[in-house]
Amino acid sequence: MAAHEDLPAPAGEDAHDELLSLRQSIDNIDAALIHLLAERFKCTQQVGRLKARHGLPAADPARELLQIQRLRGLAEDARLDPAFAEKFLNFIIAEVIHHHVQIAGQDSSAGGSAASTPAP
Ligand SMILES: O=C(O)C(=O)C[C@]1(C(=O)O)C=C[C@@H](O)C=C1
Repeated sequence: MAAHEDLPAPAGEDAHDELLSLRQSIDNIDAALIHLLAERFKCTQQVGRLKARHGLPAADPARELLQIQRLRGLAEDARLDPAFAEKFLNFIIAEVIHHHVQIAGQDSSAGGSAASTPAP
C-alpha cells in the first residue's frame, strides 16, 4: 500500500459547500449570542446602578444558585453539557459582579451617578 493512501481524501466541492453553509449558520449564531449578551449586560448595568443607589451587595449567591439550577435543567433538556452551562453562567456573572463593584465605586466618589458604562 502506498503511503499516500493513508492520507485523508482532499475535500471535494460538496464538502466545501457544506462547510461554508455550516459556517454561515455559526456566524449567525455567534452574532445572536453577542446581541443577547449585550442586552443582558444592559440589564445588569441597571441592576448595578440600582444596587449602588441602595447600598446592596454586588453579589447575591442565593440568586446565583437558583440561576445555576435552572440553567442546568434547561441545558439537560437541550442536550447541552450542564457543567458547561454552569461554567458559562459563572463566567458571565463574575464579569457582572466586577461591573457592579466598579459602579458602586463610581457612585461613592461621584455622588451617586454612574456616568459611564464599562465595556463587558
Ligand atoms: O440579580 C442580581 O442581583 C444581579 O446582580 C445579576 C446577577 C446576574 O448576572 O444574573 C449578577 C450578580 C449576582 O450575584 C446575581 C445575578
